[in-house]
Amino acid sequence: MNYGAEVEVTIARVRAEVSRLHAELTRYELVIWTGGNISARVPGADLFIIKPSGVSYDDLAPENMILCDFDGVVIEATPGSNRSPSSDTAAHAYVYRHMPEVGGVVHTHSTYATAWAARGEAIPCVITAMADEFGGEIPVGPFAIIGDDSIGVAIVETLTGHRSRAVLMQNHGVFTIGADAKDAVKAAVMAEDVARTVHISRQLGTPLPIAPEAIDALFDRYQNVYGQSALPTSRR
Ligand SMILES: O=C(CO)[C@@H](O)[C@H](O)COP(=O)(O)O
Repeated sequence: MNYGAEVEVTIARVRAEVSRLHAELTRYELVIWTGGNISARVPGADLFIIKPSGVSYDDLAPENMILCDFDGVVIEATPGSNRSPSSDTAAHAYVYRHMPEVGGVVHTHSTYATAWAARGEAIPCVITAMADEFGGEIPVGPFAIIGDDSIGVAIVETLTGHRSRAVLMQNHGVFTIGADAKDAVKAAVMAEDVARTVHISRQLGTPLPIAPEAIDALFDRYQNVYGQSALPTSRR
């Protein structure tokens, strides 16, 4: 299969990016062993790149990232196509089909966020970092079976119209979406950070709520003013 020079160059770039970003999941200690996964949309084509299933993070490389269509079907005779794609491929594909603004999807079992998910409780917005990044609580999605598009359906249903780019899938872990894969990785890093802080706050007493107007103002400032104005938030 040849998609033409321009798309082939883009596929190569996305392969390298998805491979490289997996190192961020281990750097921030969001995954252990072969858990978790990242995918990225291929701009300009109905395709995405995702990691192979159950392969050591040390062995992930651009050439073993897997190219899939939006039904989650592996594109034959492309690099990496001899391996099985991530268990969550159908879920990621469902997100790309139904959320055209999403360019990247990340899944982790990061400890504190998954502890909240195991209890089926949304993380309340009680620290400014949450208001900044998520614009409110991090919601909970339902328990969903792994392997088909059930998780994707739940991600889309929970996050559509929600400011949060992270959802805690009940009894499972965290799924995040982003404008691109790096943005989704950032959401996964931040979700774990706030899950830990709010958990510790709960151990110390009762966290104080932030007024909805203040959450709105913080979210607006962080999304539109914070950092270097020449760059979109995902690249700052
Ligand atoms: O929990 C799940 C399945 O949702 C995954 O995180 C696995 O732990 C890793 O699966 P692969 O992406 O390696 O198939």
